[in-house]
Amino acid sequence: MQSPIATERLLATTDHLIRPDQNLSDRQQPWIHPRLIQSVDPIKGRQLRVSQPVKKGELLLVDLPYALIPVVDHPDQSDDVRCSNPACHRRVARTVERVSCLNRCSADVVWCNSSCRDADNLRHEFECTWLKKYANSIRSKWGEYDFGMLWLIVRILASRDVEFRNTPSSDKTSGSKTGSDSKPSSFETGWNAIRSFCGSQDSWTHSQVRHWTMLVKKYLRNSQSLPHGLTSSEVLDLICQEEANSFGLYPRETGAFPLPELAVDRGEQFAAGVYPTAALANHSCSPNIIHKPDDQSRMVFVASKDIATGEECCISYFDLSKKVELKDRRDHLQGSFRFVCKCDRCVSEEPPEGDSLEEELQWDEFPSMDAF
Ligand SMILES: C[S@@+](CC[C@H](N)C(=O)[O-])C[C@H]1O[C@@H](n2cnc3c(N)ncnc32)[C@H](O)[C@@H]1O
Repeated sequence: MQSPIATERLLATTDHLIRPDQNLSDRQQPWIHPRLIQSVDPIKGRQLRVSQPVKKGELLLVDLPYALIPVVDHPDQSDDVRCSNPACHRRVARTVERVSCLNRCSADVVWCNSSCRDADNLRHEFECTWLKKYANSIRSKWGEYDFGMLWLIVRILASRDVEFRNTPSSDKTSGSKTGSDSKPSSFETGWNAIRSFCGSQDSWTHSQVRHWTMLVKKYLRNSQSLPHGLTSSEVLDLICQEEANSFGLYPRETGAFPLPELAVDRGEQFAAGVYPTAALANHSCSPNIIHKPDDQSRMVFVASKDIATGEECCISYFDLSKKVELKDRRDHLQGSFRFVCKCDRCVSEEPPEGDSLEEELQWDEFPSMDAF
């Protein structure tokens, strides 16, 4: 069985797999392994596969967040806040001379230094008034989770705004493409990738639809302080997509399997983000990829097993050491991600059909006599 230290080292020793001309430091484009491809599964939808074998330990993907928010309780006392500048997103410890917004819009918004703040001016301007107006009231009325969901949407819209300003109008529908050393055609980038995310209101209960519709109308309407030009229904769809596709960022990797004898948990969540290419990875309860953010909050995928030609590349959406039994795993995925897990491990652990029918009959109400 793999020890936790061995898995830590797996991520720490992948640098040699990157060719020198693909040096990752300060790279502002995703890096995609040339054998990583996209296809479609009839049950799970889009998926990542390999076109040829990949060895355990190989780096498969380094993806940049389209939008990222910090998730810390007391930003002014935390060492885990990330620089708001998307070109940096490094950890800014409280001992460092971090700078805040001159408008004092939110304590969660910090930059490493004034150069990072200046470089991020255009993007931050989009969210600044909104944060100042609503951050405190949303938090106190609706709680941290709802605030985080709404703020991440605002940051997605801010990135979209910057992208559109930097893209000639004829290119806006096709969006920007990845660099020449990345997969040119099969992987969407930027807003086009976000727009193609899965997720729909059908997976919500009526009360969830009512709740999020109310929040969109109250806080995310197209307005002078949030000029996005989308309808409320389009923003609601975006929230569904965000829910189905966003990543929590933790200091240690997720997805070591089989579970190490001495399982180390992945630590405290410090951010949440959306990643255009990483979001294509489906979940498996016996994944072949481990994932972890690097020091610039880019999402890094590494093969944790040898992967054969055509095999699907899956991550785990949660800490597998916390949920071992089939029912716990499926309940968690259903509750947090709104799908029934159909990974190989879950399917192989499903009770024989007769058993599940018996179980259903115990709980389902018998039809009323009036029906006969
Ligand atoms: C982050 S997206 C992954 C990419 C997605 N398949 C797509 O088409 O864009 C998560 C969604 O993929 C599907 N999915 C992922 N893992 C799955 C699994 N193990 N079993 C069934 N569906 C899965 C679910 O619909 C889920 O909401």
